[in-house]
Amino acid sequence: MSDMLVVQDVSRGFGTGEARVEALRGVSLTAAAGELLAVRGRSGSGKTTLLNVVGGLDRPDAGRVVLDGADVTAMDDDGLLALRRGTVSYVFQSFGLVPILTARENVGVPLRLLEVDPAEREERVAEALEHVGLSGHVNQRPGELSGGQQQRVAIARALVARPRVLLADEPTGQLDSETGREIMTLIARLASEQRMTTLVTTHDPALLSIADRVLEMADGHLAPAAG
Ligand SMILES: Nc1ncnc2c1ncn2[C@@H]1O[C@H](COP(=O)(O)OP(=O)(O)OP(=O)(O)O)[C@@H](O)[C@H]1O
Repeated sequence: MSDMLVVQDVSRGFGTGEARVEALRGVSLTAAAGELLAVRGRSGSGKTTLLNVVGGLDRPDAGRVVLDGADVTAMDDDGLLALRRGTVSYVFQSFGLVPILTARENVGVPLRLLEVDPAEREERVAEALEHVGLSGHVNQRPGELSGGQQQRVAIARALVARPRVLLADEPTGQLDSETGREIMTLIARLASEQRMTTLVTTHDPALLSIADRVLEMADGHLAPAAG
């Protein structure tokens, strides 16, 4: 099976002189379609930087990222924009929903950007909200939903454009442990059903058992987690 995601010897640093921080130091990794990888590591070890480089939100100083056969590191800004609208989706710790839009409208945003026609859009939005168990809350705004429900909306929004790769940065960080476990289980189920390659960063040891593989980031280096 060919790899959906290939990260080859990627380095990324910030700042200059004494303030220079090497966030990624020669990181390599491959993941197959449908694989769920968890990345753990202390605060500041480089996890977010890795997700940003993989998703084309940031460019590495050296190395290569290949997603679904396309070299992300060689893309111009238009290519990266298309990548972020189609191939890759993000879920953030802070949900990132638009407060004045309802759940249905929030989930519809990626399809509006892709100029999907309204009838198909409505259908796909309803389906995505149903997948995350929120069919009864489509007209509520984020402020009227619990944290777990807001994260479900964010997951529906991330999946509605049918990405090949899902990047989730501490998706359970603002949730209690029970809700966090539900959200991780949901991500794992959807990743498997939709054969999405999924990279999740988390500090929560209880959540790591759901992943196919656990990797450990330490001081900019990535390695299989011990134990
Ligand atoms: N835009 C930036 N400018 C300067 N330094 C940065 C920037 N982004 C990240 N860094 C530094 O790079 C290192 C890695 O940061 P990163 O956010 O990737 O860590 P992390 O493992 O995701 O941490 P956390 O678990 O706290 O989110 C840190 O030392 C951080 O201060």
